[in-house]
Amino acid sequence: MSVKLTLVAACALVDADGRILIAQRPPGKALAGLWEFPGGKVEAGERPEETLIRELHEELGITVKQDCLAPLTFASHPYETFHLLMPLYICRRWEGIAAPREGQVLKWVRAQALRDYPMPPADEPLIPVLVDLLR
Ligand SMILES: Nc1nc2c([nH]c(=O)n2[C@H]2C[C@H](O)[C@@H](COP(=O)(O)OP(=O)(O)OP(=O)(O)O)O2)c(=O)[nH]1
Ligand SMILES: [Mg+2]
Repeated sequence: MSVKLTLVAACALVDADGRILIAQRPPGKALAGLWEFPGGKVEAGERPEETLIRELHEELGITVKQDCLAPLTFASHPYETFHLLMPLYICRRWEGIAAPREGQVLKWVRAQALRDYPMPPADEPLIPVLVDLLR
């Protein structure tokens, strides 16, 4: 037996009011319709921070500096076909205005309200961490 480990870097962008950005996965993608933290798969040769800087620019059009990415927690979740290992960073400073660049719907929500948005099962344990941090 062997497990396929997939490394995904994700980010909780937190605005001045303490709200968090979530994005709805577009139709056609795996887990379509669920709300997620922006981010994506770490590609060969990339550091996770580089992945996030790249993904946040591709998906949202914002510019993030490595110094503004702080490790917060991580998800470890067995999906059917792979095991997801997903470090979650937090970022409170960036340049530009986050806008949907890949057909996703964006929403800024309070940590307590994350429960109202269905997220992938891997994300469930991350919510209390954000609630504690931003209460
Ligand atoms: N970005 C992100 N991915 C998540 C979260 N929770 C979760 O289970 N995932 C899973 C869904 C996918 O299997 C994987 C990330 O894949 P993705 O489709 O976003 O990857 P990507 O941005 O590199 O996009 P693609 O080029 O592969 O289409 O991690 C989350 O909160 N954010
Ligand atoms: Mg992505």
